[in-house]
Amino acid sequence: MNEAIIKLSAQGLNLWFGNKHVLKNVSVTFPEKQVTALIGPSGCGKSTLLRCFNRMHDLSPDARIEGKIMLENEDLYDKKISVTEVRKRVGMVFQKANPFPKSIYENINYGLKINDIPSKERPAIIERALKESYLWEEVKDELKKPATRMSGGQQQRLCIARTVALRPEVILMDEPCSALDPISTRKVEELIVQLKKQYTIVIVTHNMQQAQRIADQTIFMYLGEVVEEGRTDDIFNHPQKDLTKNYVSGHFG
Ligand SMILES: Nc1ncnc2c1ncn2[C@@H]1O[C@H](COP(=O)(O)OP(=O)(O)OP(=O)(O)O)[C@@H](O)[C@H]1O
Repeated sequence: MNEAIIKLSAQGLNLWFGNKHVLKNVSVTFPEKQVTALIGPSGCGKSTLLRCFNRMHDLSPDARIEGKIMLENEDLYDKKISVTEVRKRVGMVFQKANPFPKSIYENINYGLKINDIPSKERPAIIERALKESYLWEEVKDELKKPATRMSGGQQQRLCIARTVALRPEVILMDEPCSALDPISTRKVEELIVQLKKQYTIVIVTHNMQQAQRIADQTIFMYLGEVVEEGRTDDIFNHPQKDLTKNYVSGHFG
């Protein structure tokens, strides 16, 4: 990770919800075209941190943020960058698949439309996104079928297709497999490993095996602070801090 380009970073990030100090002086880096897992016990601030990276807190009136978030050398909170542009460059996949109540095709087409992609270019982009998400073979003959009739795992891969269709630079994933069975989970994990060839990925997970299977780098958080970050193998097998050791060995959390 040392030689890799740093695609995304937070520097001295603090976040409060009202009086509650939820992120405390967080400084982290995310190497380009690698998967970084955010781990830590419930409530330590993983999702809150993830959401800072595509300005999901902009609409929360009680959230106050200090510090910097840089996408390469651009400040994502600079007033000159619109939220729409940030979210195009930094896509997000949520815990529960959330397809629109429309056809499989329209689920991807919609994002292209609102981002002003010319209609003649869209069919090829939709096909590419479905191929990149390992869904094309399963759905190519039923693109008009309502997305809500797909299996949970397929719906989650459709949400990933919707995100990659816009060619983001970073993909944020908030426990994308927590509602999936083991087979669908494996498919999404394989997909994530493929996607990192093109995208920088940050994933929140409670699943320690998952972090070890797919993440190049792991960040362990506790009570709003980063305790330790490093190569996944080091965090799990040679942690520097007792707190990390106790967490990854299942003593709490
Ligand atoms: N919109 C909000 N308003 C007030 N407090 C919030 C809000 N969102 C999160 N919190 C609080 O911030 C803290 C961090 O929550 P967060 O969801 O980021 O933790 P997490 O590590 O992702 O937890 P989990 O693993 O359970 O999802 C928690 O104490 C939570 O109650």
